[in-house]
Amino acid sequence: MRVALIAHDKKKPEIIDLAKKYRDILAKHTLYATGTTGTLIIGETGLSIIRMKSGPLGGDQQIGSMVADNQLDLVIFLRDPLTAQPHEPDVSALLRLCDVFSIPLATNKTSAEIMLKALDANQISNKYLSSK
Ligand SMILES: O=C(CO)COP(=O)(O)O
Repeated sequence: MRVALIAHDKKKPEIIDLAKKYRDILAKHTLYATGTTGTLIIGETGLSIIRMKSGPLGGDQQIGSMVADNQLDLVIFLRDPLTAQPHEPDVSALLRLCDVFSIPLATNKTSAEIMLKALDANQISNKYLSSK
């Protein structure tokens, strides 16, 4: 499966904890991330991750483009709901595209843990996409 990992700055400690806790599961999949998130996770876990641009510099849009092109199966995006983001339109566009294409999307650590367990149990598929 192809998994995208993204976190806003105040959520980066959470995504690092998540990546450490679920490292063995994540290592079985193809991982993508926005720039800074990817760099931090690679540094902390040694996971192999394909890095896009940093979120505010177009990374969210690159991930959104992958969603639209059926190149992702799961998006974990730990959003900071309490801090205004300069690239809020990009954030909204990515979330919207996940809904347009029925891509599983976790926006907080609890839902992310459920998704990663489902991923490990082979319960995530792109059947919705393939039927379009
Ligand atoms: O801003 C982001 C998501 O909107 C994340 O980008 P970085 O991983 O580059 O910090």
